[in-house]
Amino acid sequence: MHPPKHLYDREILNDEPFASLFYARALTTLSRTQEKDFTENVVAQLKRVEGGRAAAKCWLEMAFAWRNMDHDCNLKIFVEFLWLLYKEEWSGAAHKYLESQLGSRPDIDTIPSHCSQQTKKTAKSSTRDRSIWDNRSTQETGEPPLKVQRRSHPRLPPLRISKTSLRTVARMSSDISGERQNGAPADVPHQNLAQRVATVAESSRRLPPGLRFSKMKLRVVETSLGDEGENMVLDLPEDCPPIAQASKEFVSWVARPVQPGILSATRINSYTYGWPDERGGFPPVWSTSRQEICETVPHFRRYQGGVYYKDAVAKGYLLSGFGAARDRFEEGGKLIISHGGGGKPQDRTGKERLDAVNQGHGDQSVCALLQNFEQGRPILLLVDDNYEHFPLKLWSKGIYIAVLGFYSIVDVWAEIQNVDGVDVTRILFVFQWIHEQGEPWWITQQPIEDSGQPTIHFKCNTCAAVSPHVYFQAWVCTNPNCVVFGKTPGGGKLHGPLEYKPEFLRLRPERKFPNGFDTTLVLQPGEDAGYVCGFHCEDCGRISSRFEWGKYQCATCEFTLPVDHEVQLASSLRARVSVPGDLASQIYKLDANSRICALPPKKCSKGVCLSFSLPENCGFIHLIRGSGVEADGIFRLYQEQARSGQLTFRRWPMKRHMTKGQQLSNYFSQNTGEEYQYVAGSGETVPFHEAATAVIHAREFIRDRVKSALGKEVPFNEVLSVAYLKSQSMGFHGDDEKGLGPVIAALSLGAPALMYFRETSKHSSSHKHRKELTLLLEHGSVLVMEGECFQKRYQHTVIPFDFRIAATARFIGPENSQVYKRATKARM
Ligand SMILES: O=C(O)CCC(=O)C(=O)O
Repeated sequence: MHPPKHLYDREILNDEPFASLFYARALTTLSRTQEKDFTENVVAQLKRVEGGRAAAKCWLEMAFAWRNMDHDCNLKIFVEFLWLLYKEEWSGAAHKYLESQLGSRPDIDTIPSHCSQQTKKTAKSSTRDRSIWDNRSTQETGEPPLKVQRRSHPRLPPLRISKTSLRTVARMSSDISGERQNGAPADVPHQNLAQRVATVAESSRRLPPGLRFSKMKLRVVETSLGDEGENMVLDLPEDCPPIAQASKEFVSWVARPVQPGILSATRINSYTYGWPDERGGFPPVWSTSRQEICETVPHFRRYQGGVYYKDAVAKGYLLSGFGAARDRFEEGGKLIISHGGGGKPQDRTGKERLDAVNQGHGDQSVCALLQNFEQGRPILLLVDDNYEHFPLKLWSKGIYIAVLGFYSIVDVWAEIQNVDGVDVTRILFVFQWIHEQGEPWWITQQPIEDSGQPTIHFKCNTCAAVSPHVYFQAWVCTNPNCVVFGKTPGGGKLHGPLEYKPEFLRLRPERKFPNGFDTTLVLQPGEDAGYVCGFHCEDCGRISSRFEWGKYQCATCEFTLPVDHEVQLASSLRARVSVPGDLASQIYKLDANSRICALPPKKCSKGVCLSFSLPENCGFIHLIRGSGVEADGIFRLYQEQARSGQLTFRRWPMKRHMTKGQQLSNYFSQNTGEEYQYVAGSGETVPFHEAATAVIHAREFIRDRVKSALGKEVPFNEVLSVAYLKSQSMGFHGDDEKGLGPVIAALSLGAPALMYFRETSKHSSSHKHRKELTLLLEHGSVLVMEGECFQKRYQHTVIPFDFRIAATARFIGPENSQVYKRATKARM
């Protein structure tokens, strides 16, 4: 999105907040009043239009960030900036735009001094980022980005916001800002704030906790308003210790009024951030989809949700949107506070967020994180492009998820937070960077400073639990099960917006990896080879899903690595997997409430057939078991032809899935005969006369077994061959595409697999998701599903124990036959 091209045609401004801006300007010019009145005029006008409150707040921020408005070009940039903020969808983009515009100007020094040095650097050099921004605008609107045009505007009086008007603006800002309203204007004392901070800073005895370097004379050089409060930039004298020199001329502090008469002043981040110099400026490990990460990063294999845990221990944690109010990214990201997943769960469709819920010991991800805390087990942190606290814009490089590194959980506490008007208990975790990894890749410069003071913990007199001293206001018990939870030792409740105690946001003593901890970031081809379907490119850091059977390929720099699959024998595969005892002997298991009935086994010329009848004459399931010797040759042929490329197994994009970015099918497949519109698309279907002989033999084998067991010839005209590597599977689905014949039969080759059947929720609301029948599919067995309404009513899933190939044969009737459709079309 970017402002309309006709932004400067005054007629269109009537229904935009800019109309108010120009109107206020005109009023001010006419009345020749002071800038304070001008500010008030603008705010009053902006507040009158829809969305104007937000715009007014933005305007105030902007007014402070950039005080001189006496330049037409400046005004244009400002108006565009305001437009982007007003639209509210891309506040990050708006700031980026502002930086790039300022950076392109020769008078770069007009960047407000509270913008970091890094920002200036980026603004000066970031032509690449600018073009990304420009392209983005073009893509989103279809219009070319707006070029700077000099139009003749009535000359404005210069806008100068002096420190004396700060108070007025602070009051107006607190009126506008919903968060800080609380019925009354924020507790900004009605005297010169700048003066006040300087006084506080100069006197060590009256210094609030957290304000260091107190003995030095500090001078306030700049004051501005931000979302967090009033930002004070304090000038340090030349003879001050190394920190001031290291961070050039100044150190920034955030001073917040906590109660009337008390200011809390904390150092704001003096780290600088940037993309690494290596790998073409990309992070060490990143991806454009969640699947790529889950397939390759062993510490994060969760397709949904933010916490990946296994055996009740958390292994990976994704920082994403929907943060909680007290989430923080401190000490350059070496100390991160996050709310431990949960909070606002998604509904089953993944589209809507349900009401906020209490987090507690019933929440498995919270329990797992607590285990990590108690056992001192590190956890891998990842960040996605939605996480607002991360200082770099991942999307600007097309990154969806980047791996940060390993952290240790150093503190945990519970507190009540108000989420959408509902009070909920949130469990918050403090993650600290493990220093043995070196410096985080996103920090380009860090302050030289003394190490942080340890957080002080106290024991609660009532419950004896130890709680950290989290809040600036007072220590409270943070055990949600204690009767004085959230209260001070005297039983008092904390009022007003809670502030962190500054020490709490400091790094604790350095953390190390425990002995024997597995620090593998990405699996390499060859390690755990059955599973690795993603490939980490060391040249650019990107993880790409492997989609071809024969090679890994980096989707960014196209580096390729061949994969050589050795031919495997079914007998060796069978020998190395352990099938649960009851299934190994009985082959099937019926749920106690299942309405599927097992029929007496029948001998046929090729083996034994186990049959099951489905309720209400819906159909039958047959499992034809044979010796498997005949199937050995087909299994070998499949592997050899896939290796030589005669048969092109690959993974196809899924038509429906719930994760962001493209998602490929879990397994590799190849379709022969008629086109089959299954869940992962039909891909490059090969006609039977061009098919690999493995497929031809598989179809013959299936026809033969079906005829011997069911006594009928089925004219199968399609075979879907699927190859599953270790840990791959096919999820629940029904083969319910239109025009499929009533008999579907699948040959199993290689490692055994479990097949489950369940009724669709449409047909069984009470037994939803219950697995009614479990079958063991062995090498050489043929599974037949028979019945007109079978697939609409029942779903199946297949979970192999190890490397396995299945060939499923169907009859695709004229209603769904592409050959038939093409022929009919040609006739018309
Ligand atoms: O892997 C199998 O045995 C069956 C595959 C399947 O369910 C299908 O192709 O629809």
